[in-house]
Amino acid sequence: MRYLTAGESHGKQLTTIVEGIPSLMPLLTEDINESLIRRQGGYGRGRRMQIEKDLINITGGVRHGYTLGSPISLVLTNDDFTHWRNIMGEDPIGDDEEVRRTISRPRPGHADLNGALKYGHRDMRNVLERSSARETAARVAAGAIAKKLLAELDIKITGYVNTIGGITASYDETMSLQERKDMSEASPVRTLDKEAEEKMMQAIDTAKQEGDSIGGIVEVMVEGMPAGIGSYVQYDRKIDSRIAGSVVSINAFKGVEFGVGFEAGHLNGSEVHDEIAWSEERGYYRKTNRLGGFEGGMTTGMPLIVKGVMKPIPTLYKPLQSVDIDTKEPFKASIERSDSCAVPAAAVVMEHVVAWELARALTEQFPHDQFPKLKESLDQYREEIRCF
Ligand SMILES: Cc1cc2nc3c(=O)[nH]c(=O)nc-3n(C[C@H](O)[C@H](O)[C@H](O)COP(=O)(O)O)c2cc1C
Ligand SMILES: C=C(O[C@@H]1CC(C(=O)O)=C[C@@H](OP(=O)(O)O)[C@H]1O)C(=O)O
Repeated sequence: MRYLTAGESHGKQLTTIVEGIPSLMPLLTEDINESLIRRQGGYGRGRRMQIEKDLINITGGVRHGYTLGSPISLVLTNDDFTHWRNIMGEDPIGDDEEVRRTISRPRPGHADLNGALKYGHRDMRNVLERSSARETAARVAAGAIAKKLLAELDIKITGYVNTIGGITASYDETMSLQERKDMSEASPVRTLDKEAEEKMMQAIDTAKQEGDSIGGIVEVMVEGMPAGIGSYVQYDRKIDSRIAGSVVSINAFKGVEFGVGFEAGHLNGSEVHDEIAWSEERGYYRKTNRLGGFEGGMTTGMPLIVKGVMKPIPTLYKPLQSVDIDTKEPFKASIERSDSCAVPAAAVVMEHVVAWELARALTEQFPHDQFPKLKESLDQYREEIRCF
């Protein structure tokens, strides 16, 4: 399975082409739209999200509610394009003052300066248009197909907020995935702790009032992945490594943890490793799940617990010092609009990029052109490992 996305933040549309989804898998437009609508929500977003209404147009690869096995093409229009038609125009640049105005002031923490240096763009709009997290909408669309594949295989996944601006939710670790999903969906900041929710919203308000931004930590939980998915035999087949790469590829994500994560550096082996047990009903299982469901680049069959950290949004109303690339003079720019916190939206993005990696690993391990055959093979494998 692979996918590519194309499109600029204020251009006409985002396009995603997804390849490798087996044929005969049920897939409806609503399956993708549900994910896109969730990604748009969450406390702390800026005015752009009031303009966009992300709804997918499936333009290839699906017929009468089933995948064909051919590439799936997805189109998402940018409603904001109507306001940017001239600036984003395809025609050669004319005399219009507004269209000719370039962006020469790079924001610390964004891709502006590095992208300008790399691609030789003296107008940094040519960088920010593609480096924008608008692209995560296209990735969520691809991830929604992966999520559908997982759901059809009885694998459930959900993402929620653990921390915003230094406020960490406390919740019962034994909560089921369904409980976490229901609670986080009912929360404006997608968290599992009502008390923390209030404080997180206050922290977002304060950051916004001060012209600042805040980041946080999101967590993704997966139930139903069988043991032994991924592999230890080659570095690029290790499933934890693939997940780590895809999480850090989300705009503004700077780190990943599995289970106890970095805390493992402070604990003894006996406090980290999960003892192995077996029962007729469950097959092999771990008495605890401190490693978050990963050992040796493979799943253990326990729930997967992955955390990702998002840095604060770089575009600040209270801007940091930078240098104008035309005049080489220092400046402190003012901006038009930005999110002050996108952590709740990013929880949805992370859920979808993790779903993608899991679906990819499953389709590699059970390679079938037809989805019902993949499902049959996986069910057989589940039975085999239970009795092994
Ligand atoms: C859902 C989401 C929304 C974001 N919104 C903004 C935003 O409004 N303004 C901004 O400057 N950065 C925003 N970002 C972060 C930037 O896209 C990101 O920091 C930038 O692409 C530079 O990449 P890096 O932070 O990974 O180095 C957002 C990120 C995500 C995941
Ligand atoms: C458009 C989205 O996020 C955008 C990500 C983003 C950035 O710099 O990453 C900047 C903002 O865009 P604009 O400058 O148009 O307000 C966000 O709104 C989206 O999530 O769909």
